[in-house]
Amino acid sequence: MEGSAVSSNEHLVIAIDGPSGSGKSSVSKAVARTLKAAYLDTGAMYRAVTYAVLASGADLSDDAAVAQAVREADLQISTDPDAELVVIAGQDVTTAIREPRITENVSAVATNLDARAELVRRQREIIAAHPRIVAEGRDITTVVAPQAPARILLTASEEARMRRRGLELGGTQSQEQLATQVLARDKKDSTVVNFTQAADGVITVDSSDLDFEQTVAAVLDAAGFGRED
Ligand SMILES: Nc1ncnc2c1ncn2[C@@H]1O[C@H](COP(=O)(O)OP(=O)(O)O)[C@@H](O)[C@H]1O
Ligand SMILES: Nc1ccn([C@H]2C[C@H](O)[C@@H](COP(=O)(O)OP(=O)(O)O)O2)c(=O)n1
Repeated sequence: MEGSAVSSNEHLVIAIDGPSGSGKSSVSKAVARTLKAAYLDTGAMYRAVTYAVLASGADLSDDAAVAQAVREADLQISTDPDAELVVIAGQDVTTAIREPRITENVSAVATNLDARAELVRRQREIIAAHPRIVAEGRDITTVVAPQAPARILLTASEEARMRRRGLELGGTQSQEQLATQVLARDKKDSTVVNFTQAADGVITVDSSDLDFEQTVAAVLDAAGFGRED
């Protein structure tokens, strides 16, 4: 880790954005483990507050009610890359936030600008509380932590992203279902944040033709922690 672009006493923030299935969560966790850093899954925060909004009975088409439920959400999230834990109002919702009913409704919350402002505020607090952290999502490089010393856009072709999601779900989903879960959600989400083109100073890592280990190495390299051999 010598010769890194990030000096040792600097607040180490690695910001990673990208579309669904590009490998953000799995690759960011591996990068955090390698660097002995914390890990923040901001997508899990959007999923968790969506769980809270649904539990509150708020009408998803009522922007003010959704924003209010998000501001009131009692959310805790683990930043340990080896211990995934998401808690809403004292209840462990780590598994529940991955269910289709959340995936289908999360964009309604993620496209609410007041809800986003609240989550961006909480995400900045979590990032500030950790001396070393890898944070991933859709707007980390541009909105949440635009001053991060390392900013990366992780991309992959539509085919690769749908194939990976399909494998992850054990081959249970048709091409049409995968397209809805991956491509249609990205389309909705990209109405409020741009995660398809790298902003100035953001390095793009295209993982379409890389395997998992190669992608982790490419992200470490882009963050200034390449192996010196
Ligand atoms: N470079 C890669 N090559 C092959 N599979 C990958 C690669 N990166 C990630 N994966 C796999 O693809 C799936 C989706 O990755 P995930 O990290 O959940 O993506 P995201 O968080 O961007 O939606 C996971 O099963 C993961 O192990
Ligand atoms: N910083 C972020 C992170 C996630 N989101 C939104 C976009 C996604 O539809 C949901 C869920 O994100 P998540 O990363 O879990 O999505 P994937 O299922 O990994 O593709 O949250 C966002 O708008 N901004």
